[in-house]
Amino acid sequence: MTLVLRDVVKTFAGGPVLDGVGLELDRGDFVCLVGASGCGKSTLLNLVAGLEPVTGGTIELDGLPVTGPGPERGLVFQSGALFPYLTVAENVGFGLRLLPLPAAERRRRVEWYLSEVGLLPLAGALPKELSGGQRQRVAIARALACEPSVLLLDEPFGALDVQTKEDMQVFLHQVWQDTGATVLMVTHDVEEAVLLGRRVIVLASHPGRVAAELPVPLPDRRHLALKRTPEFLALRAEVDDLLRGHARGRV
Ligand SMILES: Nc1ncnc2c1ncn2[C@@H]1O[C@H](COP(=O)(O)OP(=O)(O)OP(=O)(O)O)[C@@H](O)[C@H]1O
Repeated sequence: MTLVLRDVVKTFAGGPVLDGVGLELDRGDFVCLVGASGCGKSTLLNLVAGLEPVTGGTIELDGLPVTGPGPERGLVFQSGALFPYLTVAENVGFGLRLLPLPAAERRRRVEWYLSEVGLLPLAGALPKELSGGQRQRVAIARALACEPSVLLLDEPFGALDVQTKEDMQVFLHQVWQDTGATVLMVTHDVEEAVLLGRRVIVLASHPGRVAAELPVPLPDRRHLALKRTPEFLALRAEVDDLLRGHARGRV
């Protein structure tokens, strides 16, 4: 599934937030969006998710305009936003209730995605019994269970400690390879963006627009040791410089 944004504009009462954003994701792509706080990253993701209408321009999935949320787009927020009174398995199965699937297929998917995220033994637990990383795994499994062709992630690991975050980065990379989903991920973390993205998009602020797009020519199988390689460090520095340059008004 290809996702194409053309000249996207979003204006709130306070003024324009995004102005003329263009972006194209091919099937199986992994694109990370970085940018200063308030530049409109989450707004852009919400537009793609169909939670907000665009003010101008178009967003198309396989040539069809996005006019609202749909099961082909799975969304994961920083907080995970699990239903506290539902078990892990019920949380994962929640979105499936809206799909015309036989009960046996629903059960199969809940089991399959819980095992993909390594949480089958905790199927009957409540969210409060889980660690932060486990909760994010459930949120990702819940999004994956609908088998979306596009996974939209808004700072999914932003609230986790460094160690858990690294585990989750490796995990997400594996899920991406296993499922072939197209991923659009918002992150504050430049290291994370370079480690996971095939491309990193730098958004400029006031109003938000694409300031730069960097391909990440690292091997497709990413692992944490890559972070210490000269290629990785150079890419990371390049994105840092773009962000800093922008903050000084040079981009
Ligand atoms: N529903 C809304 N109504 C009015 N203004 C909004 C709304 N949503 C976002 N904004 C404004 O749009 C701007 C961009 O917000 P957004 O959350 O998209 O930025 P961001 O880049 O994701 O920020 P951060 O990195 O801090 O999460 C902000 O000034 C915010 O106040």
